Amino acid sequence: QCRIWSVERRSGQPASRHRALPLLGHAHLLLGSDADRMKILEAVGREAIEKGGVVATWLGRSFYTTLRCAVTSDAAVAELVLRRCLAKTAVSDILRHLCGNGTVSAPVNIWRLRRKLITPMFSTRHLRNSFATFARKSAEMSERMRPAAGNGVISIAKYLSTYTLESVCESILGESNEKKRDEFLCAFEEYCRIAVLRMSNPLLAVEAVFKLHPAFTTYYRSIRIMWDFIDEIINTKKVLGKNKNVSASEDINQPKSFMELLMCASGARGAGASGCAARVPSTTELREEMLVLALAGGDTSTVAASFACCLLAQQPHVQERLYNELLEVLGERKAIELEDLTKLKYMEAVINESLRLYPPVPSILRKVLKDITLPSGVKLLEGTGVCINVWCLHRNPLYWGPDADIFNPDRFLDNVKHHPHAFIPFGSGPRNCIGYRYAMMSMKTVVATLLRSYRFLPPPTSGDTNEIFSLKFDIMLRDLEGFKLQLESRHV
Ligand code: HEM
Repeated sequence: QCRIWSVERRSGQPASRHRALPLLGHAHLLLGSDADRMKILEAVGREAIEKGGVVATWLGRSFYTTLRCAVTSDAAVAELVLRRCLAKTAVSDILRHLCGNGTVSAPVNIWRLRRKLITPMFSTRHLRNSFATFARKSAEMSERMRPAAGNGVISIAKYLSTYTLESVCESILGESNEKKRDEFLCAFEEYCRIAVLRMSNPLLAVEAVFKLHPAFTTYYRSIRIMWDFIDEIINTKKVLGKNKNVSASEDINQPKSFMELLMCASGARGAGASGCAARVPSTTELREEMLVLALAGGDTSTVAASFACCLLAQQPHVQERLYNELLEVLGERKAIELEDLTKLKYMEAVINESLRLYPPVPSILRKVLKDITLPSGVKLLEGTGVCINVWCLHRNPLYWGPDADIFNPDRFLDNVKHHPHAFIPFGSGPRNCIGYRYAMMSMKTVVATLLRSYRFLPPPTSGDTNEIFSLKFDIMLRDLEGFKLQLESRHV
């Protein structure tokens, strides 16, 4: 214990008042249910606000080292850490079983190359192609939802998850074979379920212990299914690429999935003209990056759009104002066009406010590789993990005022300047979310398409709680109740 306290004295970080157990430290607090984990995230984040921005915790120790973790809800600290600390913590090692050295989990030296490789895929020109997929898939989903309108409570997340994953499969992987896709999606869900178990339980992170767990075989089987699925697409596209003799100018206008864009760097189709990365990615690199994008891009957007729809159901005046904006921009049209998206200013504010109050990634973890002294004099020592508590940062009254917990999209319309790092749902700095424009486009398109045809209503009140959501935190923030609402057709 002495060593731990001396580290705290050296770093100047106040220790968390939450109980630390011998050897385990504060790690035992993470072992409860997903709902308990959310409560702890909030409690420690609020404690950090009270204690000046940073609070010290530790998550176990061995003979040699103590796993220190500084928790912060401060915008200036977040800015510094996200700019200076690009390494991930041991938690992302679990992701490496699936994604290997893919962008999201790679060590810093490999990450730089990988980030460069996938950056061109998120150019404005390529995002236009993705928009076509979003518009078509959201219109299809809206039609599929028709029988649910006026028929009681539904889980909006179930529909949105199909929309998001179908869009990801088509625009990112370029695969529209429904049967194969469903198998991939089942394996994907299995993997996520077990990965969360492993991330939240330090014992299960140890391979030798996990081998004894009943989920061991399913875990590796689902990884295998996903790898085979992606490898088959890669091989098919490689063969097609060799057989196709298209000119570069024809190629430019053809919508391509991200997978094809990455592959066309192989030279078969004029890399320069199509704007692809100049380096030839190997099959392993291709597979890893495709899995990263499916993993990082699927669930996050589903969760974010689900929170936004449920908040609209709870706030009829916001919903009607948004609907009126849609009528103003779209007129008689029901289908959304790309040019509409920039005109939907209130839509942007609603989605931002929803992301502020309910950030799908409520904490960002980084590791300090070289001591950092904060302006307050507090030190982040080499080897310390840093948990940027996005949940509490987004609700910190210092930046958002005394009504920080209230849903008010006008905050993002007023010309009031907020600290640029007080709102970071997509992270920030060199390792921020590469897909944020893709995600915003996807969410705006689907919310606009649904709202054009339906009115969202809250579920009949259950219990006496004032809370809209029962929150849980697994790998992401979610509603325990499954994002329930009711739909009513708009007869227009
Ligand atoms: C609402 C939806 C989304 C949210 C809230 C979100 C949030 C985030 C956050 C907070 C990070 C940074 C993590 C860190 O700093 O350690 C991140 C990273 C990342 N995101 Fe997203 N994301 C979303 C959608 C997407 C989409 C649609 C894609 C791709 C199609 C994507 C791809 C990535 C990738 C590849 C990274 C890793 C970047 C790197 O390490 O360089 N995300 N995301």
